[in-house]
Amino acid sequence: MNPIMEIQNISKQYRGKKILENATFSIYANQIIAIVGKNGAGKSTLLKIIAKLVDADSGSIVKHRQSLKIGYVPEVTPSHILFTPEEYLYHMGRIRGMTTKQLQQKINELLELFHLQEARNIRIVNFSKGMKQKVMIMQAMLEDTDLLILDEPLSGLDPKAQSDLEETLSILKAKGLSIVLTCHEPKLLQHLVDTVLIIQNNKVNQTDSLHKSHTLKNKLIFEISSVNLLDDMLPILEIQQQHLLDNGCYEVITIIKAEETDRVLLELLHKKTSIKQLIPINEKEEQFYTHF
Ligand SMILES: Nc1ncnc2c1ncn2[C@@H]1O[C@H](COP(=O)(O)OP(=O)(O)OP(=O)(O)O)[C@@H](O)[C@H]1O
Repeated sequence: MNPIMEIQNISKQYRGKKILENATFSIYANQIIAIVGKNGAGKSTLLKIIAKLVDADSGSIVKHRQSLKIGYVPEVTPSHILFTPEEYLYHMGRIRGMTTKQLQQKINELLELFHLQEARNIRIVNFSKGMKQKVMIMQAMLEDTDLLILDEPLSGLDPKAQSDLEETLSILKAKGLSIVLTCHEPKLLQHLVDTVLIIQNNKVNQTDSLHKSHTLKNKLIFEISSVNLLDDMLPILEIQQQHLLDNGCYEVITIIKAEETDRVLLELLHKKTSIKQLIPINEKEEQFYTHF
């Protein structure tokens, strides 16, 4: 996997107060990174340093592509924009030196990508919060952006708008963009992100690898005549619960590694168990919840 940017030993203080200490991580192509942490942990500060809006006190940021284009969307969405999205994006593009021709094509592409064609002539002031958030992301993507930096993109959105935006972000990732975002409620991101960085005590720690296949597990629920029959399988079964049913059998809830699943199922069938449910779970989700 190719890093597009490396953040190396970034430290930052505000008025003598340590905010970030030796933050080091890489951003890869096609990767969505979530930065999580308590209020005031330094999430926005780290985003602004990556976006080059704030200077770090020490450390460096290495871009692996000379022409790497970064789009930044701040946490606060302006709410009283009297322009339509088309007018707003046109003006924002002109300020950045884009030509009318470039903008016409790009704005059409973006309106389609974000499913806002029908709202193209409606004033932004009348949009829902989710639609306004989309317009802010669109303006960050006017130039062919490689890396999108989003500060709390899901905050204040209702569940429908959140899942709509999550879907759009997955499409952007599929189109090749990398996204770094912050989030207060990591649960919201469980289906979206590849990597979670947690800021705790000024340190940035990675809690998940990019190799998802190693983190997958399954929850398996089955019925067996006697739990003693499972003795030889205990090294590969993580038994969470077992209880006696009215029919004299035991219902057992276990967690197993994805790569062991076929072997476990085969052995259980030989022991005449009745398989009730096999549910894929992702360790990444468990990691999210244990930190908050
Ligand atoms: N320009 C600034 N000058 C002085 N202190 C600042 C400045 N910007 C941020 N801080 C302080 O740095 C700390 C980290 O702020 P930051 O906004 O990065 O945290 P955060 O994790 O994004 O918080 P939240 O989740 O509440 O948005 C806070 O104590 C904040 O008050």
